[in-house]
Amino acid sequence: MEPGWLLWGAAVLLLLLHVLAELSPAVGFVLRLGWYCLLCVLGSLLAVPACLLLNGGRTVRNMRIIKNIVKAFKYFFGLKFEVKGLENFEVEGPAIVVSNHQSILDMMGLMEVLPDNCVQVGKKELLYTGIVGLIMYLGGVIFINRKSTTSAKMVMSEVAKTMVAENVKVWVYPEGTRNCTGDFLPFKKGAFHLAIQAQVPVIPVVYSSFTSFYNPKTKLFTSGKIKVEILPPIETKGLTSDDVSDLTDRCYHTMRETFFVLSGRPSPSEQWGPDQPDVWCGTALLV
Ligand SMILES: CCCCCCCC/C=C\CCCCCCCC(=O)SCCNC(=O)CCNC(=O)[C@H](O)C(C)(C)COP(=O)(O)OP(=O)(O)OC[C@H]1O[C@@H](n2cnc3c(N)ncnc32)[C@H](O)[C@@H]1OP(=O)(O)O
Ligand SMILES: CCCCCCCCCCCCCC(=O)OC[C@@H](O)COP(=O)(O)O
Repeated sequence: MEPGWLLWGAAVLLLLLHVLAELSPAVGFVLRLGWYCLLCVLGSLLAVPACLLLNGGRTVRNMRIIKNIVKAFKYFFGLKFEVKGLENFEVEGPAIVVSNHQSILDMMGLMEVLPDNCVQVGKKELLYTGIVGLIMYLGGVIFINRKSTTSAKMVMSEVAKTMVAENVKVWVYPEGTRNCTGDFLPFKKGAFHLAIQAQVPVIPVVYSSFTSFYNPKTKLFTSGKIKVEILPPIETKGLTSDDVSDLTDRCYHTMRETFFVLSGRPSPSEQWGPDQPDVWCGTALLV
């Protein structure tokens, strides 16, 4: 077939998909999310050779390459980020970054602000997403088995040692799973054990609620603005394992308050997590 016809075919297909997306929100949602996954695959196809050629293998230096590619994704979805407090990342040496986790789209928000020398903790299932898993591996993502607390704790303890030796920051989603309910889930304690074991500061990062432009339940996915705030580091020097719960509580409350301010919503009565946790995405791999 002639290239001219192929181009025409592609243009007509795109137009058709666009019309379909406009007519049905559900179709639009699936198409946009599919397009996001495709972008991740295409981005990885570009990033894998670049990482291997420039850095030779699994290293946090690859995160720079990944970050620069992913930062272009937002333009395809009409997403805008408004970032405050980037200077709070400028701490000497390693740290634990904790942030709220609403969706797989968070990966864009993550790369928008990611400091140098910072790797994330992710569920091991992500390794099985083909080339996307490979790029995460090459970027230095630490994979944990959430189904086994013992093995997850062992991996995290090892990380406490290496992050200091290798001067890297570690980004953890302390809710432990995606949560698009417009509130926080209770925080798991791994990140805070890690910070105290390594005696490094915790830097909280908060993303405003996605619910106004993204909601998998109602099949909503439009353009939108996300406010991001990097809060001042919380020191852990001198704290012991007895202080883990207090540190967890403190971060939870500060971040939750900031979340409601950034989302322009009044804070519901102070409580530990939502009344009825509604974790719509607990078991699926991606959506
Ligand atoms: C170029 C284009 C490319 C496109 C493609 C993109 C590529 C982009 C590249 C890169 C981006 C990568 C993005 C990745 C994003 C991934 C996100 C996720 O996958 S989020 C899910 C996984 N993450 C977590 O789950 C962490 C948070 N979880 C924890 O920290 C937990 O605490 C965990 C897993 C360690 C344990 O889980 P428990 O469910 O058993 O939770 P508990 O209740 O906290 O722990 C049980 C008991 O153990 C103690 N414990 C926990 N950790 C401990 C420790 N280290 N030492 C001692 N005790 C500990 C606790 O204190 C608790 O005990 P007491 O209840 O207090 O008595
Ligand atoms: C099979 C080929 C398709 C691959 C396309 C995958 C593209 C999406 C990659 C985005 C990475 C974002 C990582 C992420 O956000 O993972 C979800 C986990 O944090 C939490 O998992 P869960 O809510 O507990 O299931």
